Amino acid sequence: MAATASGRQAWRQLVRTSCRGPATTTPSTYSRLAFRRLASSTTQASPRRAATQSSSPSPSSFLRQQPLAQRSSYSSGSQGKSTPPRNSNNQVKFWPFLIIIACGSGGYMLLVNRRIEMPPTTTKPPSPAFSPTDVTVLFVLGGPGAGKGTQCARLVRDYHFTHLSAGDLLRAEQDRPGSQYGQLIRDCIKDGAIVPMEVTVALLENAMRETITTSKNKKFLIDGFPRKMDQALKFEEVVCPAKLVLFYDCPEAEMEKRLLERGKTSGRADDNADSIRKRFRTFVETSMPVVDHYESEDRVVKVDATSTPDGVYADTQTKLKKVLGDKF
Ligand SMILES: Nc1ncnc2c1ncn2[C@@H]1O[C@H](COP(=O)(O)OP(=O)(O)O)[C@@H](O)[C@H]1O
Ligand SMILES: O=c1ccn([C@@H]2O[C@H](COP(=O)(O)OP(=O)(O)O)[C@@H](O)[C@H]2O)c(=O)[nH]1
Repeated sequence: MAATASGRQAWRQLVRTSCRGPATTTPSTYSRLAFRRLASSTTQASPRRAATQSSSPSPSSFLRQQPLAQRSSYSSGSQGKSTPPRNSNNQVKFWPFLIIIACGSGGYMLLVNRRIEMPPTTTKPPSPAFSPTDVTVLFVLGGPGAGKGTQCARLVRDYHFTHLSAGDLLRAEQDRPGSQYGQLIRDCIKDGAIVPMEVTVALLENAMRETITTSKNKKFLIDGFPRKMDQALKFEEVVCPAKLVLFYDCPEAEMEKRLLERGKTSGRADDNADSIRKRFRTFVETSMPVVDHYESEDRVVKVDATSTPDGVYADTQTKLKKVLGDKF
């Protein structure tokens, strides 16, 4: 019997020490230490103060002090023969944790099951603002100075397109008083970088909407756009799928010559040798993949841009008629 009792006691002590404190601090040594500290305290805290402190603990200190009180009462009860109270809380204290774990697991399973039962949420992709059966969009691409603007002017004259140059729209936004994108656009243009697509796509959509409302014209040449894959995908997803891409192919040396010439009168911040070099790099690295993408979808009409403006235009007309018919 004695052996069983001391075994139980050893087990409880093991549980207590492993959960709450260093193994060397047994209940009796702990209370002895506490007593010595109290007795030899240089600050001479009055017993009354000590009592007050221990009688009104904070919630956390209450939790910390409770075992100490128990330990003290174990040892003081029978001079070293520490007999824990029969109604020990040590066993009971595990129950709240078990209940919490059980409730938590049950709730989790409930949620998982409900989720499985729920129908999958289908998010429909947004439909474009304009239908391609109603509105015609031709993207006009080519390196800087390839002659996109020059050819667009002729197509507008002969085929009643509305010409929307992404670069012109960005420059207008940059100069608009109060624009929050002014500085961003200015920096991008000077560095030959691409302005974040949200800005350009919004400017284009607004311009298209305004044109359709005011002039009822629904044929658009979108010049110098898309210059990056994200722009291409976004525009076709939310604004309007393009009918085709008109691509003006021109060697860098020719484009550089044209841009430096244009720079003499254009007043553009990017028609200078430094910006031109950066624009060429952006074109090769970022914009050509867009042309390749549309080429893989067989949507590109490629025109050699090295001859005279009229020569290039004649070629443009011939090729467009082949794809779109005589009255495109
Ligand atoms: N086929 C061409 N031959 C010679 N110069 C051209 C030709 N097409 C355009 N240009 C000139 O080259 C410059 C760039 O043309 P532009 O149409 O503004 O190019 P982009 O719009 O592609 O930047 C302009 O000064 C323009 O007059
Ligand atoms: O979709 C576009 C079109 C233009 N740009 C910026 O505008 C500049 C000028 O473009 P634009 O088409 O006017 O000139 P290009 O380089 O074709 O002569 C580019 O270098 C870019 O910095 C841009 O960020 N996104």
